[in-house]
Amino acid sequence: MDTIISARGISKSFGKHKVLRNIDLELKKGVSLAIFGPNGAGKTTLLKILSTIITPTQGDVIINGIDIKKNPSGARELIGVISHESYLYDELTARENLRFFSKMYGMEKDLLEERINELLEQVDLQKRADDRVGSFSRGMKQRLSIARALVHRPVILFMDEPYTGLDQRSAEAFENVLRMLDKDNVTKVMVSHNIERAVQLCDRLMIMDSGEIVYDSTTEQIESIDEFKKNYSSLVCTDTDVEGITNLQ
Ligand SMILES: Nc1ncnc2c1ncn2[C@@H]1O[C@H](COP(=O)(O)OP(=O)(O)OP(=O)(O)O)[C@@H](O)[C@H]1O
Repeated sequence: MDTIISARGISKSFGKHKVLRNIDLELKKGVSLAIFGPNGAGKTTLLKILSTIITPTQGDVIINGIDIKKNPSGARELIGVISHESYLYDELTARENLRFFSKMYGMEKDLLEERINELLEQVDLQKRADDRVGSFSRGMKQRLSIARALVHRPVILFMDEPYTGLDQRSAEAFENVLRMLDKDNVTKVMVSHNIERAVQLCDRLMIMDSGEIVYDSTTEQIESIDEFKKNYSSLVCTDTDVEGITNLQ
C-alpha cells in the first residue's frame, strides 16, 4: 500500500506552550485513523497542521508526495476538512454554497451540478437545497458541511469531532457517506471522543496525551472495545470526557 500522509518530527508551540512534541506519523492510502485523547492533548492542532490550516513550528508533512510547505494549495486540492467551523455562508442556499466551493476548487461546470445533486442526496438535504443556510438547524448545517468537504472529491478527509450536532438519523447518513468513501479508497483521519463509533468505523486507533502519541494500534489488534478503553484509562489518567470511560472506574 502507498503512503499518503507522512509527517516527520512535527512540533508546535504557541508562545512558550509546547502543544505537539516531535510527532511522526505515516498513513497508508485508504486507511481510516481515529485519534483519541483528553482535552488539550493536541489532537485538533495536529489535524490542522496535516490539513494545511496552520503550520508546524518544526517538522515536515508530505501529502501524496507533495511537501505542504512548498505547495500548500496543491495539497489542499487533495484534502477535505470537516471541523467545528462549518465554513458555510448563511445568506446563500445549500446549493449556492456547494456551487461556491466547487468553483473555488476549479471544478468543471458541466460536472458540477451533477456532483452537487448527488451530495445533497447523500446528506439527505435535497428537499432543502434551495433554502438559505441561515434557516438551517445545527445538524443540517453539519450535514451540509460534510457535503462541502467532499465536493471536489478529496483523497483524504480530515474530521474533527464530526458527530457534534448530529442527531441519530444524521449520524447514520454521515456513516453511509463514509462507507461510500471506502469504495473510492479515500483516507480518513478522525478526531473523536466517541470510542464506540470511531472503533466501528476506523482501522487504526491512536491515543494522544500532552502532545505525544502514546498508543498506536490497528483495530484488528485490539481484543475488544472494553480492552481499548482500559488501555485508554491507564495511559490517560485525567480524562473524564470520553464516553464510557468514567464507567470503568
Ligand atoms: N491558537 C492557539 N493559541 C494558543 N494556544 C492554543 C491555540 N490552539 C490551541 N492551543 C492550545 O493548545 C493545546 C492543545 O489544543 P488542541 O485544540 O489541539 O487540543 P485537543 O486535543 O484537540 O483538545 P479537545 O479535545 O479539547 O478539542 C491547548 O492547551 C490549547 O489551549
